[in-house]
Amino acid sequence: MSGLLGSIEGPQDVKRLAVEELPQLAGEIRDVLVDACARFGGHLGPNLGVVELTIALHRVFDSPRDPIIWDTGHQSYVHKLLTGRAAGFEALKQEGGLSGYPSQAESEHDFVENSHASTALSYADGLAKAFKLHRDRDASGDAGRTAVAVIGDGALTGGMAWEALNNIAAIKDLPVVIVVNDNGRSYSPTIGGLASHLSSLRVNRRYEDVLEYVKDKIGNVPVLYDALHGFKKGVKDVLAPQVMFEDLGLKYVGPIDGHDEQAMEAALRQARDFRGPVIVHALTQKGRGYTPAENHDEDQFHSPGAFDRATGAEKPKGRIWTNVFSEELVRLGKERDDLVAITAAMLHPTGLNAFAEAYPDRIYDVGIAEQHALTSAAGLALGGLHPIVAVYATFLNRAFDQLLMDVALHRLPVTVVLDRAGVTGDDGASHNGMWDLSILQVVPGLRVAVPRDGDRLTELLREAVEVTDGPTVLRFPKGPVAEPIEAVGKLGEMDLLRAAAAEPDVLLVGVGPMAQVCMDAAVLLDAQGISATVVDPRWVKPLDEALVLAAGAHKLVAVVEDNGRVGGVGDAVARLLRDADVDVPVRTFGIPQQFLDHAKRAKILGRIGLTGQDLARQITEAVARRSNAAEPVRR
Ligand SMILES: Cc1ncc(C[n+]2csc(CCOP(=O)(O)OP(=O)(O)O)c2C)c(N)n1
Ligand SMILES: CC(=O)[C@@H](O)[C@H](O)COP(=O)(O)O
Ligand SMILES: [Mg+2]
Repeated sequence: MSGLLGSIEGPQDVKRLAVEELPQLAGEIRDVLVDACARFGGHLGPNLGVVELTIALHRVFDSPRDPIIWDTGHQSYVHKLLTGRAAGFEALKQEGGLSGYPSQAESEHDFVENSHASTALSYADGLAKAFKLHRDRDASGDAGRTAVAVIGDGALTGGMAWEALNNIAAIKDLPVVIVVNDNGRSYSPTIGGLASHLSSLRVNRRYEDVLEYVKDKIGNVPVLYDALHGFKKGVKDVLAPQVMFEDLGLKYVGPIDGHDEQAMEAALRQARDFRGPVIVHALTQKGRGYTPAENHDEDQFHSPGAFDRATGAEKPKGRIWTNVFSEELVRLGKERDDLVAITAAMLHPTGLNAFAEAYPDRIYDVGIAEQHALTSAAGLALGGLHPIVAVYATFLNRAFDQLLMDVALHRLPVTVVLDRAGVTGDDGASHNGMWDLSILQVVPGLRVAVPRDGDRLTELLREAVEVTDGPTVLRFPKGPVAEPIEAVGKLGEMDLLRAAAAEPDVLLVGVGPMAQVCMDAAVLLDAQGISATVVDPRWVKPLDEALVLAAGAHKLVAVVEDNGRVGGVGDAVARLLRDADVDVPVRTFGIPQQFLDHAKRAKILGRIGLTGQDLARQITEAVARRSNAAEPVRR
């Protein structure tokens, strides 16, 4: 790496630069960001927006003594460049390369690897309480460490952030600095009363009383009244955030131009030296410095795939699962005016944008607030509607209790659509949708469907919205939609995809897109003289009782799912057969219950054995073990 960036091994080198050199450093950083994201895809927009802010942070604070916590972590590329990892951008988000999120294994400067939003302030609260305890016990008078959290305006719409603020504001000498990176957007413009009034939220009652008093005195002299109203609006716009946060007991500094590095440094120094909880409100621009990102009308290059650097044109993704869901929901919306939809700040990525365009009064963007989304959906259902809540599978974890106790307990007709289910890959461990089929097993009255291809997604979505006595869940993976596999018959309500030869050996239960893996394995097993039946349950909860009969006619059952193995569909099948006293061994194939390092989805599926070849090999070995065990011991 040449230029100033090439001389930076860590924050001490950033501090040593002269102020006049900083614009050049910022320019070099933007070049690396655009190049790396053009090659590999990545969170270009968010990172272009925090270049000056991150430089200022590392010149004012002393990372890692003063930990910097990046909420969601997708905007930590600049932080990585300034902490000695510039070379890593040659393999950004690639297997074995630099993670797209903070990584403790990569650097002592990285603390939080979880990409789930709205957590940074809680980490900062805990860290600051620890620093305060050490500081208060230390007689040396050392000012101690400061916890720094950087949170976006989108992440600030998450409830956890306000739980943390409520706690942080209660301790006047808590050594914490919160930088609100306000670019006015999540993917799309950040919504909600809070977000839209972040720059003019609530005005102090006393101020309103004074205005009322003055208005009474001047009566209805129009020109004076208009002037007063203009004055009120102007003051409200400037004072409101300060009033809001200071009403909470937090010192407020801002709003600051987040692209004016020296102004940011001054504000951060003021905050650091305050020695108590401080909010620094930085106004930034997502995609700053790369015209195609700045002008991008959908999400300002929030997380593009690889693109042409010169034009910003993304490489075509082809038809993905999300497209099938998006189109079918629009058709359903025309047939059913009781269908409404909810997004948690991800209108486009979940495909709800088409429904929103078609039915603008039937879409609700609740911000990054999945818990609220589920319970608000319960309210909509109690109000006689049928809500569709579309979230990424991994983010459902956050709203499990709401699904269980606010929706299922009341047997409400809510349909949850989980996109990015299964291995997502290059967004790292916290983005894989590998827990939903396990945690959903324990929800009474909830039904779960897993389509194997686009046609089944259409069918199952239609069946789901017809259910009126409880919640339904549909889940499908990231990326290109699977080629259709037509059934050759039925086993109960399940689709029979392949009938075994007369003497069937193995029953392969393919969950969703894993049906193709089973079909591939069945062909390879034939060559080993092992005949396999392949069935797609379609609805995996509750399981179809026909599975009991089918299993009893085979020597081995193998269940294959793109979910964690523990407590998934495979375990549910084993329990079903055990309860029915069907003595046929069940092998479960899925994602190992581990946090998986980032890599492309296909690479990870290959690494964990979810391929036809691996499945065939493992089943052949299992059949061989059983036949050896059954052979009489030769004397
Ligand atoms: C709990 C949760 N829900 C949804 C997401 C998906 N997501 C990733 S970044 C993002 C927008 C974040 O907006 P903001 O905090 O303003 O950061 P910016 O990208 O604007 O810098 C969302 C919704 C997430 N990471 N976590
Ligand atoms: C950080 C975050 O949660 C999202 O931006 C996510 O990285 C996007 O994932 P997709 O690219 O699969 O939409
Ligand atoms: Mg934002």
